[in-house]
Amino acid sequence: MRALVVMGVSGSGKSTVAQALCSRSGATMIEGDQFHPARNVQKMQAGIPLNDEDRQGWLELLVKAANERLATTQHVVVACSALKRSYRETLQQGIPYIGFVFLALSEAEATQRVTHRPGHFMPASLVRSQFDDLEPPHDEANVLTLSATQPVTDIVDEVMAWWPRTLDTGS
Ligand SMILES: Nc1ncnc2c1ncn2[C@@H]1O[C@H](COP(=O)(O)OP(=O)(O)OP(=O)(O)O)[C@@H](O)[C@H]1O
Ligand SMILES: O=C(O)[C@H](O)[C@@H](O)[C@H](O)[C@H](O)CO
Repeated sequence: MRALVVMGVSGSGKSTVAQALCSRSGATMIEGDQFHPARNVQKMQAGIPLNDEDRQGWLELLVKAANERLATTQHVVVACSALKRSYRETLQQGIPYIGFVFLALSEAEATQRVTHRPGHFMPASLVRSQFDDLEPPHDEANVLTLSATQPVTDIVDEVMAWWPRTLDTGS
């Protein structure tokens, strides 16, 4: 599979794990946070959760960015919350040969991390709403679910052991 989406709630470690995966695999990183329109960031900063409409345009930008990168690079890793099944379907329909790594952790753990993370626009008060929106990807194809509280190197080891990167089948 040529594209891997590292997904989960805020604080689950998407950016950290996606970066480490790119270092290990040579894949190109796409940081979902950087594709939010300014109004989405302003909303989150103001403590207002994004809704489906806010996220739709953002997901379309991510699809476009992933396809642009895949024209010149073999593999991409996208850090994107992809909380709902419909969001994952949008990504799946737009990006060929895609898989998902779901970083699972409790609300208390996510809140703890977001509270102590410096210099980020996401307030800890929004973590609850992230869990309200989260539809864990049970029974969906091409998903690896991992505990987000393991050391990052262990997470990357597990992803690398699972990730089929075959070129000819695109799987
Ligand atoms: N496996 C881990 N063990 C311990 N701390 C971690 C781990 N993964 C990430 N962290 C820490 O948790 C915090 C959140 O990580 P990160 O910013 O990567 O999460 P995120 O899912 O990308 O969040 P957001 O969606 O809000 O951008 C950071 O301070 C990071 O250093
Ligand atoms: O779908 C969402 O609600 C957003 O993508 C959030 O998850 C934030 O972007 C991220 O968590 C903050 O960095």
